Amino acid sequence: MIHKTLWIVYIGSDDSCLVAMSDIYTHNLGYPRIGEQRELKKATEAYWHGKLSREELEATGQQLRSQNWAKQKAAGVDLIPCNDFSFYDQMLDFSCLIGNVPPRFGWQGGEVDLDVLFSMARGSRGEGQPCASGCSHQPAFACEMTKWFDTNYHYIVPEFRAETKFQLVGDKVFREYQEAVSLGYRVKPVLPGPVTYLSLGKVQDEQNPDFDRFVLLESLLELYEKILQRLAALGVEWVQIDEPIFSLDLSPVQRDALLTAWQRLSQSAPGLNILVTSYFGALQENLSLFLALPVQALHLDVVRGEADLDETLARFPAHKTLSLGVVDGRNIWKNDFSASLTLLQKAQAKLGAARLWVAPSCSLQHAPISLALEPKLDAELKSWMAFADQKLEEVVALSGLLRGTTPPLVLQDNQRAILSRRKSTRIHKPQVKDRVAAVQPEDSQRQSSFAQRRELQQAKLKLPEFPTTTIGSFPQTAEVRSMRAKWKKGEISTEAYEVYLQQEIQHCVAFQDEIGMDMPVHGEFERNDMVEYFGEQLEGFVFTQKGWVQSYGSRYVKPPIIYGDVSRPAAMTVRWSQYAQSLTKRPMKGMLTGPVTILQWSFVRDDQPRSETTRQIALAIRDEVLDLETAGIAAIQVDEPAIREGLPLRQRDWSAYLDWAVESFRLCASGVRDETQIHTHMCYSEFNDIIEAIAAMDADVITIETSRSNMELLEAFVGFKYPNEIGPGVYDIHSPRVPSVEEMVRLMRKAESVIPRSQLWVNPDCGLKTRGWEEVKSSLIHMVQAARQLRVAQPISA
Ligand SMILES: CN1c2c(nc(N)[nH]c2=O)NC[C@@H]1CNc1ccc(C(=O)N[C@@H](CCC(=O)N[C@@H](CCC(=O)N[C@@H](CCC(=O)O)C(=O)O)C(=O)O)C(=O)O)cc1
Ligand SMILES: N[C@@H](CCS)C(=O)O
Ligand SMILES: [Zn+2]
Repeated sequence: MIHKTLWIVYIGSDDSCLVAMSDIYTHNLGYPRIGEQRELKKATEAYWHGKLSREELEATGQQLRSQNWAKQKAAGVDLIPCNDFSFYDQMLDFSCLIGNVPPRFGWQGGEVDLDVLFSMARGSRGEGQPCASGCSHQPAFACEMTKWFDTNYHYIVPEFRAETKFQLVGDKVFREYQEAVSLGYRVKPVLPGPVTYLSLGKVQDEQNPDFDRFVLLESLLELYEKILQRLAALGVEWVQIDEPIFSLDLSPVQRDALLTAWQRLSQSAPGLNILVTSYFGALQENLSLFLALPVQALHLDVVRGEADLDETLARFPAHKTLSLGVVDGRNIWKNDFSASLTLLQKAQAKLGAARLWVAPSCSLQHAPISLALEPKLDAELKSWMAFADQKLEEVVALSGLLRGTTPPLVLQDNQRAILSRRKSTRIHKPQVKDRVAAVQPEDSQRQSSFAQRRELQQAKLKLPEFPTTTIGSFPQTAEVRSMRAKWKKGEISTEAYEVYLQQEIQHCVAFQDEIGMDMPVHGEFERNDMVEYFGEQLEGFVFTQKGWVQSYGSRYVKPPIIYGDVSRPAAMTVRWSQYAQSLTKRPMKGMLTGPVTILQWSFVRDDQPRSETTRQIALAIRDEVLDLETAGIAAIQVDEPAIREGLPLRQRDWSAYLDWAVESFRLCASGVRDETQIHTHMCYSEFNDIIEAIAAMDADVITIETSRSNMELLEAFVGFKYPNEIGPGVYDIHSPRVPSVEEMVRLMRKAESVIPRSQLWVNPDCGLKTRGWEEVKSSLIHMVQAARQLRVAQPISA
């Protein structure tokens, strides 16, 4: 570990008088909050289940924050983030800080209670005692949740309406700052930027559906002023305000808003230094605007936005500090110090050392915590990697190398590891590369048109109108997870584990038969995760034991790491689907994860184009699809929930991505006979902008998430006249709430008013793995009843 002395002097006992005597060389934008042993998940879920008190939950939060600050300080980071901790999501925290709570949650003013915050995230069944802020715990559907840019993290979407009034009702950011200072840390509070906050929110106003949310900018800025003034009064030295929307295509309204906002905020709290960050992509035409922001420091992600560096240096305003994000916060590969030093030296030559900070490219919340937690990881592969803690060491080492305080040996060691990976024979497999090279256009083409396939599929499957199905997973109960954990630890035999899985499948299939689910599934009990499970069985992948990353709220994923050429040594799912099919006469749907999603939710190779890796995965999945068909599975779902998330942030890059993404899906799905029905599934997606590509995937059936948005997401399919079959989700699986029959009928009637009933399926929004059996049973019984009512209802002409 590399240390640099940090001189901090306290003047008096007043914590507003923390004075830093040294320059800042390194900083961090955000640290994973989940805890090395997933303490945050365990505590939050225990609290939700009434097994942990509020005080105990708060204490866990406090411990995690203090451990995280301690680790960052020990790594030698000069300026450490605070308010990057959250019990659920940082955007939701901000909504609660400023009292932006939708009326349906019954919040009566005052500080937004943590229970109200959790209700906003998870929906409320209307149970429980009224809480401190007077919230009545009335039944309320959850706020929407969506992808944070092109990551696998999901944020809670702020809602805006004409009547929205912002008020500074919370004090989390102030409390966490004071907490850190009282523990002796030099921290900078982190907040979402005003224009990012407005832009990533959504108008939810039945009376004023066309309400322009930017009307709220003025009052939002007043609130930011108050926040900044209060931070200044507390003695805050630096505040970090994240405006990642700079990496998107900006509308004129957003540009104006950014100008207005930053001109105003830069003057609001004299003495407070503001760092505005942008990350996740190059700024390109937004760079001038970014460089013109009248703040003290700007952060650029030069991992994804290296193209901006020369122009930035040529035009960087005097007296401003530049933070360069050279260490990739979104991947797990060791930083190439030589390449990073080239960028840093260029910047130092132009700006001087005092105006240059070294940082990760973005918050490290997207990276697993530490390689130290991975004793079983292959030593050679491990020597090529860096997780969050190692990334901070890299940041500090790079800064030291730049300034001559780190021994050159550190650079040599780093270069040895980079070279070892580059030259390794474990990465390249000629037969995999040859197979990809031999792919022909006809390999991505079904034999006949959808209309012809449909007839054959109808004859084979004999499904009623409004066929019912689910998305694949059924509850991953504590028992299922515990049996898998025991099996992995060798505490139970493979035979015992598999007998157990068979029992779960039997129970699941019997339930679906009993309620009359038209196309059952086996329940995915054998899977830890829809990506990790496949990665575990494919060559070219490696796994961590503790490499968890927050996906949303208390739900985490352990992304597999793709280090080499990908191939499938043996069938992966066939025996489970075949077994499930043996239990029912109804057509069992086989369940696979698609190539783009496997790519998108893994840590990927950075030594070849993503398209190349995806094609390799597509061929492996194609073999599985064909094996399922041979085993008698008549409908196969290839999930591609991440296809939208993989879309480049800039529209100009979309068509190149969509070409290879769609082609990869088709490559894995097109080998089957016409009568085999191919399904795909997507959730968390805005479909409007990619509807043509979705149609080009040519899946026979697509199931999508639509319930939380009240079928709004279906609009894209309507406008485009989507030709194939669609299952718009009627059951929000992110909420414990059981939807009523009437509600589901209403949603489907809405769908039927715009899409012919002959094209419609009835299904939940997504898999049921996060739900409990009790709610799932009631909800699915309601869903099947809803389908029955729809079948006898007077058709609506679409
Ligand atoms: C559909 N989604 C997914 C995304 N990304 C993925 N990679 N996978 C997805 O499914 N992105 C978008 C959405 C996000 N949604 C979700 C939904 C649900 C989860 C989730 O449930 N995550 C689980 C972890 C899943 C897992 O890997 N489980 C393992 C390990 C279980 C475990 O904790 N074991 C314990 C021991 C238990 C015992 O002894 O009793 C342990 O290891 O300590 C498994 O099942 O084997 C979660 O718990 O958060 C994620 C994203
Ligand atoms: N088949 C998966 C898809 C999730 S996006 C599931 O049901 O969990
Ligand atoms: Zn899904």
